[in-house]
Amino acid sequence: MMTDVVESNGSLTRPEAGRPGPGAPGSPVDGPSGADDARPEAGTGTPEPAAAARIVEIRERIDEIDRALIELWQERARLSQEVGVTRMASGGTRLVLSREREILERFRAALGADGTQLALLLLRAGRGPL
Ligand SMILES: C=C(O[C@@H]1C=C(C(=O)O)C=C[C@H]1O)C(=O)O
Repeated sequence: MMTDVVESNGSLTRPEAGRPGPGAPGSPVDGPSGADDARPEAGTGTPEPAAAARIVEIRERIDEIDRALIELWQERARLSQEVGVTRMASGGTRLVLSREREILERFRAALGADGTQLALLLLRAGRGPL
């Protein structure tokens, strides 16, 4: 479970005071040599070269997935905003709570409690400022 705190500017901070951050040289979460190291295992969190190579490979796919998620997130928000504008311009409501409940239930059924939280964030992104 992630315990990082999200600041209002969206960046992450560690709640434990007086401890080095995750990227700090000497931090146990980044190893004793820090991230700016030319060895293949640098920054992977393991000293074992074969494991490090596999981690680097997996991270390439993770980065692709993250890029796709960000694009889909932004597309969904644009579409949701367009629905809201279209509906209001035609005399309708900005939101339809029965539809939002369906979406919340879809995400909860697929992903559990985290799915509910994710769906709440998705719905918020589509609303823009209320
Ligand atoms: C996009 C719509 O409008 C609003 C936004 C929703 C969403 O982001 O999924 C769902 C319901 C509405 O409150 C819609 O009605 O489909």
